[in-house]
Amino acid sequence: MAKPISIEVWNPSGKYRVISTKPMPGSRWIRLLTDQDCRVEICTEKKTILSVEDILALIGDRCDGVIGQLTEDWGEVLFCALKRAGGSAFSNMAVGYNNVDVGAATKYGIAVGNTPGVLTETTAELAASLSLAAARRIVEADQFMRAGLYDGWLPHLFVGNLLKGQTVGVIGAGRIGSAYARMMIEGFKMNLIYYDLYQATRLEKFVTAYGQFLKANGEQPVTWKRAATMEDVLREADVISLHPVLDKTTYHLINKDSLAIMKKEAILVNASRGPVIDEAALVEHLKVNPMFRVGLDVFEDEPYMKPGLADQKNAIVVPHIASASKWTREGMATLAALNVLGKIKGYPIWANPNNVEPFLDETGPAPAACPSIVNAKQLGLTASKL
Ligand SMILES: NC(=O)c1ccc[n+]([C@@H]2O[C@H](COP(=O)([O-])OP(=O)(O)OC[C@H]3O[C@@H](n4cnc5c(N)ncnc54)[C@H](O)[C@@H]3O)[C@@H](O)[C@H]2O)c1
Ligand SMILES: O=C(O)[C@H](O)CO
Repeated sequence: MAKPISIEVWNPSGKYRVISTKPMPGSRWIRLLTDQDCRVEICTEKKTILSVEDILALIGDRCDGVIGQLTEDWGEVLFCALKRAGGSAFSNMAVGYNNVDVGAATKYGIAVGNTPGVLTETTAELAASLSLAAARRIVEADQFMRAGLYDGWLPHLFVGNLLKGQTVGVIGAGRIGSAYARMMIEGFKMNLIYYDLYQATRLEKFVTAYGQFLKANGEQPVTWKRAATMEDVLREADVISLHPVLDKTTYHLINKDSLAIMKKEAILVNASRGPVIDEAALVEHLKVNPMFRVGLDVFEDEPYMKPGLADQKNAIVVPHIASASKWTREGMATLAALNVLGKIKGYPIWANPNNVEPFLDETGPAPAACPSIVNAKQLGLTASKL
């Protein structure tokens, strides 16, 4: 018999049964659900990553909607079980949804929500932090101090890269990639080269205007270039940050061959998804190119790192914390809960998932809409006129 799963229950007499596979930050998301007649069950199991069997046990015989996490495998088995239990809504508490088989959800008529926008700046700030930490060798220097090795200033001690006037390369100039680019350009006066399937018009206009501002103030203007190929970015940029979605076009986008065309002293940052980089090839590259540095928030086989990565001084590694600011994580929980609530209540789909601010305003009621449903079109769900 399956082991019982520990849960915390809010509003036990609520009409709609909504499950969250993890406790989530803040309490507004719980209030938004319980105020609308939902019984909220939060899984409090100590295990970090729930298995499909664990989630099946949580769904049980009756469940209207589930808020899940990017570590879970949301495929045919779970969507079939959710449908059988009378459910119609699922939301990842994440913008990325490569852990979700959207086709399977659609087949069972289940809406799939995600949480765009609220994590854009927070994630970009972490990518910028990794870029700076790598450029100025901050983690190595910190370890050196703590080891008691500092015995006085030296001309060669932890010499790194000056960012000003260098070129920042962005692969995937969507919401987060563009926010990161703006930070590096405005903050450090770097020039931009980017590669995306689509033109990042707003970003281009920003760099042009900022360049004109600098020129008018007697400074060297910053410039931008949209690269025809990703390889052009890899060849030209001094700092490269990866921000595409993970799909079959971006799996191992950075591999042995692409690493080989990057500058020997380049900095590579990844706060998108681990499998965008062939991590074993990266470890080999780091070993033979000591001045090449990486800042990684995500890993190919999370929570594990490929053998040898942790031994590399030229790698900075953090545990998938790019969206980890209080405001963002509470906002992600709110958006995920409202996606599920909105579908259960039959609300329309918010017309602009890039502008989710009205859902995050704690002073007023949340709009009666689902903030972001990725398979809305396939399910024929109507858009909000709000
Ligand atoms: N590390 C974290 O904690 C964290 C936090 C938030 C988001 N993410 C990841 O970042 C991703 C991007 O988020 P976003 O909100 O900026 O999404 P977005 O959709 O706004 O941007 C993704 C961009 O990637 C581009 N793209 C797609 N395929 C490409 C390809 N083959 N080559 C180049 N560009 C390509 C798209 O055109 C789009 O502009 C998410 O899907 C998620 O996986 C990670
Ligand atoms: O996709 C996402 O949202 C992140 O990986 C977690 O914030």
